[in-house]
Amino acid sequence: MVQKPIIALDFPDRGTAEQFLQNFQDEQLFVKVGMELFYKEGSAFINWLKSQGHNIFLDLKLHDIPNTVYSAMKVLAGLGVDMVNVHAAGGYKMMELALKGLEEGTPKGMERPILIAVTQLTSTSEEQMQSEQLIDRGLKDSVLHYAKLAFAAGLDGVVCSALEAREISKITSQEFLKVTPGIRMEGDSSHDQSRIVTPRDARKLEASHIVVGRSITQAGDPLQAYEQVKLEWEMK
Ligand SMILES: O=C(O)c1cc(=O)[nH]c(=O)n1[C@@H]1O[C@H](COP(=O)(O)O)[C@@H](O)[C@H]1O
Repeated sequence: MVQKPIIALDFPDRGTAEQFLQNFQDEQLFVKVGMELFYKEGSAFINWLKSQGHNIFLDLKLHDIPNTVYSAMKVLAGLGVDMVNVHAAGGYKMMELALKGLEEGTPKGMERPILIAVTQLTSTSEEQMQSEQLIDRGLKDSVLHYAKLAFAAGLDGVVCSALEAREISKITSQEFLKVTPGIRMEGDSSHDQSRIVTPRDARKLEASHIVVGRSITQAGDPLQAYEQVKLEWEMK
């Protein structure tokens, strides 16, 4: 089944986010709540989104020592969101304990949130990775390495660019999720993203999910922009 495009609700507060969501009336969406909105509004906003029937990716990109991430995940598991993430750079042990925390923290009768790991951010270019992270390899090698590590730690998938999705499937499994931000419609500004792909190409490249922010949230007509993204994404 093709997954709905995930809309990144990168808004400063609940009022602005709710105003944006009014464009979609009763449509059930898959939305992403990131640091800005969560730090401002906390779990009350998550509960409201759930009450509206939306699926939620809580994007807090945890990256800390294994025990801290374990304890934080135990708490996040109680929020009832569908997906959460960590940075793969936190390491194998951290990812393993993140999963354990989620498993232990998920209330009885609820499903454990999907856990994915960010490989290399889609804003990172190969040149930047090599000079700033001192990784003396190609960017794809680093992404594939992190994907293998996340797979071995038992995670459900990774965040990567669609450009890397097919190769990740080959070295992990077809079912291992490839959640891909850095999505732009033809001709859109790339803003701060480096590795960008259109919805149509993301599908061809075997991404399992696309995450779309500004191409929808900053469009003159967000509903029309969403429908356009969805159409391209669902077309094979
Ligand atoms: O984990 C993420 O969601 C994420 C990882 C990544 O590598 N790149 C990336 O852009 N994101 C998020 O995806 C969204 C992309 O937004 P736009 O660039 O506006 O489409 C933002 O909310 C980012 O925080």
